[in-house]
Amino acid sequence: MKILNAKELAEVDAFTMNSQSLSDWELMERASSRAFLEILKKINPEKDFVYIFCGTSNNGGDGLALARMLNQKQVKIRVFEVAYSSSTSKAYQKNIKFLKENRIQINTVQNQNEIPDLNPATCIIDAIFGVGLNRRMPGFIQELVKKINLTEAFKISIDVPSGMYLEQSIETDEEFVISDLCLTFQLPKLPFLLPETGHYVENFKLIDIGLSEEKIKQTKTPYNYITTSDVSSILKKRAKFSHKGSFGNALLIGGYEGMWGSVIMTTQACLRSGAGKVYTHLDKTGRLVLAQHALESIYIQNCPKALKSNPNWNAIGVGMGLGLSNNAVQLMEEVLAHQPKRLLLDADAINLLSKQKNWLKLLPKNSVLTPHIGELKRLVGEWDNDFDKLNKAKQFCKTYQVVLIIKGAHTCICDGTNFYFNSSGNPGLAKAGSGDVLAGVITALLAQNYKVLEACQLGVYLHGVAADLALESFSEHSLIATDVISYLGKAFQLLESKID
Ligand SMILES: NC(=O)C1=CN([C@@H]2O[C@H](COP(=O)(O)OP(=O)(O)OC[C@H]3O[C@@H](n4cnc5c(N)ncnc54)[C@H](OP(=O)(O)O)[C@@H]3O)[C@@H](O)[C@H]2O)[C@@H](O)CC1
Ligand SMILES: Nc1ncnc2c1ncn2[C@@H]1O[C@H](COP(=O)(O)OP(=O)(O)O)[C@@H](O)[C@H]1O
Ligand SMILES: [K+]
Repeated sequence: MKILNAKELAEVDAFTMNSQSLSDWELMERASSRAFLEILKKINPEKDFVYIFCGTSNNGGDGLALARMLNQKQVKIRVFEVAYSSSTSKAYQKNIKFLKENRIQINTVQNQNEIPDLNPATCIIDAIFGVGLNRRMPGFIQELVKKINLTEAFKISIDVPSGMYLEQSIETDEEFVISDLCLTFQLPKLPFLLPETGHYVENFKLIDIGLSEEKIKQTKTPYNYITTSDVSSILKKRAKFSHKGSFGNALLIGGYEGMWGSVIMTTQACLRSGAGKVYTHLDKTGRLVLAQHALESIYIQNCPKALKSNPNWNAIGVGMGLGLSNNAVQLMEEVLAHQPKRLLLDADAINLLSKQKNWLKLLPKNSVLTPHIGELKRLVGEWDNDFDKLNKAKQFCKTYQVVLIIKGAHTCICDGTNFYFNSSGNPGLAKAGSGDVLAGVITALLAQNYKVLEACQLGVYLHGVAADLALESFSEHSLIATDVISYLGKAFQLLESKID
């Protein structure tokens, strides 16, 4: 699924109206009536008192249409025109006319003194600015938003929380609506997926308004959102006459300094993700634990020898609980000298790279690095804001010709040109060990010869889906990494059921 900016969305809207012979009011009516159905699920039409704040452009037009629909349902409402401009859109004017015909009072707010008492409201609909905000909101709207945020009312933002920009960060002294629910039209918006702003839009719902799929497909954007339909086409059926040699040899290296568990979980996840043969090198003190927890894997005692004697590892995953000792440094040197076809670097492998930046040039092309935010900082340096972070990540990928998987909620994959944000997963994953599992899933997919970017998208998505499915038995509090491994099978089943 694509993530578009305001200009691209306006082009898609225009194309849709043209190709479906719709006026802008009709498209707005479609959008508002679908948002209305969602609002009805959240309010008590008999009891709630709904305040609707409408800007003077199309987002405000949506708000006015919602006011009419709520009024028709006999919901108690108050409508406020937040008059930031005297020029209004045509669809907006038509909706104003309808409200007047229905004798619905429209209150105007155009300065700080006109901000109403919000205490009576039990629900507030925020339709002040949508995707079109392109500069700081006027001072009186900042004050209004501040007040909205202070109320106990349930807050629903239409399309975008007012005050949030699609492609730039918000200054610390700027306000934006912190809503309980954001009903966003058709496609997700970039700030919802970035931690600084996304933290305030935890609950967004995509409302399908029938925008032209053809036009969306044609629109070029670096930003993408990974959904089931994007990845189900990537997963390959296992051929009837295939054998273990068809699915690659994966070598996993880590598990020192008492951190055997790390690489053993990677091993289990790799075994559960389809690799033909999984070999594991860890500190020899952990070999019996490996044997107990991953009977199907093959223990490699002498890693340098294994690297030298076999030039044909299909994929190598290194770093999970590797530590930063001299031994770890030596192992990394051996791996880099081996120049594996497919290489994934996680955890301490990334920390070692950050210490020895001259190694970056030695990384085989298309190596996959899976840093969490702390590890990313060590690699690319500090950033000013999330947009700067994306730029730095992109530059890093371009310079070293690698793929970065920036882990967290809505994990982001960057290949130096495009970004892919994950839609699956939950905060139950925010525990040590989850990343080791992800490394195992992706290394298995790399070993099976999936294209690097496809292996990353598929792996990240499956890992999140497994965690989501695991919530049927566990809670976000109780979920642990090994539970995620045990649900990988169900996650694969879900995608396998979609292969034609
Ligand atoms: N047919 C459609 O397209 C559909 C659209 N839909 C809805 O419309 C929304 C997009 O509509 P929109 O483009 O009118 O943008 P919106 O955010 O309402 O207003 C921004 C306007 O304000 C202005 N402006 C910007 N910043 C400002 C500032 N700080 N202070 C003062 N003014 C400022 C800026 O104009 P400018 O002054 O820059 O010329 C711009 O005109 C979308 O989010 C969705 O809710 C749906 O109904 C589906 C069908
Ligand atoms: N709040 C969250 N929502 C969804 N996924 C999360 C969240 N927090 C962490 N994750 C996922 O959990 C994993 C954590 O990896 P990492 O921090 O490297 O842990 P470790 O290396 O200790 O196993 C990543 O895949 C990340 O995307
Ligand atoms: K809004």
